[in-house]
Amino acid sequence: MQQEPATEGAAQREFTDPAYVPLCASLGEIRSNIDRLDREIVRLIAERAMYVKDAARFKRDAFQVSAPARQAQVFAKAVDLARAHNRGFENLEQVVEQTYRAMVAAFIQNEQLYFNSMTPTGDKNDQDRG
Ligand SMILES: C=C(O[C@@H]1C=C(C(=O)O)C=C[C@H]1O)C(=O)O
Repeated sequence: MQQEPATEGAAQREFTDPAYVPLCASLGEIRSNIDRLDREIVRLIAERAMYVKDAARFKRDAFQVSAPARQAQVFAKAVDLARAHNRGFENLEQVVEQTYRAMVAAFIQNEQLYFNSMTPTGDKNDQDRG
């Protein structure tokens, strides 16, 4: 029968790299740290969400909601930051890029829903802008 890993008790495997320094004494301690970080991450995502919502006010159509050039900038910046912050996780840049692509796609879907529900301001300079 398949069983979830025990949260207390000794390690079952070890890294072959002799320089590897374990962070925690148990899986329970690891999960407490992950839970602590998730509370921060989700708080920040919630804060980010309100700026995405506000961005809808400045868009004219679905292409502008999607803003592919800005998306590319956001993904490149996230990968650069992952590289700068990496403390020794082999594929961190890929994990961060995939995470950002999924998160931004979900944000755009919802920005589009807000956009659809909004009324134009009637800005007279609207036609002049690129
Ligand atoms: C928030 C914006 O709208 C969208 C959402 C983005 C994001 O979540 O970072 C980036 C570009 C757009 O796809 C924006 O245009 O800046």
